[in-house]
Amino acid sequence: MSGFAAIGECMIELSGANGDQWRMGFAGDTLNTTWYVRALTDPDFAVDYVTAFGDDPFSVKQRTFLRDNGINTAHSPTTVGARPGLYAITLTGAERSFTYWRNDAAARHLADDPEALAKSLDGRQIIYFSGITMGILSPRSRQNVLNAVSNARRQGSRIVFDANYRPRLWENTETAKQVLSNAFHVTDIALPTFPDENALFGDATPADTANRIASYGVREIVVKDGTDPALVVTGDTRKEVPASRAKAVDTTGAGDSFNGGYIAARLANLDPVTAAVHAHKVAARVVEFHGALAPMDAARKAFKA
Ligand SMILES: O=C(O)C(=O)C[C@H](O)[C@H](O)CO
Repeated sequence: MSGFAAIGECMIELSGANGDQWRMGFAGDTLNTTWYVRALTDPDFAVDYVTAFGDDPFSVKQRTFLRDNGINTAHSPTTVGARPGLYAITLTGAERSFTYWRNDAAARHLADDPEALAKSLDGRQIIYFSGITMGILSPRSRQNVLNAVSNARRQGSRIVFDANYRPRLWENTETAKQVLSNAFHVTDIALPTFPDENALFGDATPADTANRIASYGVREIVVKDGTDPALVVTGDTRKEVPASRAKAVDTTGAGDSFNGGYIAARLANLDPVTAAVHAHKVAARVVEFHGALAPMDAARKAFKA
């Protein structure tokens, strides 16, 4: 088992608005985590982003962007006539909110072909996916992802999941709850965010979130909570790990970069609490940049600091 693969949607990102001038980049929760895993692991360690592409000029740029940054795309299909989704970041102070144009995005086809998906995940040490990955898919494709992930898990892959609840992606809250709890049931490391879990499941505290996810059989759980401490739970051990200070300009990608830092630290055999300390450092640096993807160098320096 070796390498990392994440499954999800890479969108066009509009960030850093200066009046009507915007900066175009690429981002998406699972891609953001992939970016930081790439930044923080050895260049020989294979890092793949498993998605589906269109064939317009922006889709071609997406593939080039990933390749130029050391991220491969395994057996991700290309759908003729499809194109990427797009989102724009609006800031209130440093707090971000998003506007999306993604209903017909190419990524919605990422699990149409179960064999290609299985091949993309084959032999990976770590597989990462999120509630956004599940939210954008049809019921049949959601099942294809769950099957692929649980098969890979049986072969020895470790599964990392962040529910990243985005209400707009779901037909109703009951479906979201059902699909996300099914995903937690095949998870080895859960990296949820407390306000998301509170919004969907009504957990009153991060400890409630950890208890609920532990009841699905997950043995390693880190409940993030913005600038409040993260709760790290492994078996019977619980520890709060305070966030690092930042001069935040845009909070987009904070949780995703935490996840990337955490995964990279665990791959380097650091224990969960130490991994959360490093993850916080990465997230604190990332929010000092506009957009979800901070320069890889900046993430590396923060991780080592
Ligand atoms: O909200 C989404 O679907 C995104 O992927 C956009 C952002 O990059 C992501 O939410 C940041 O966590």
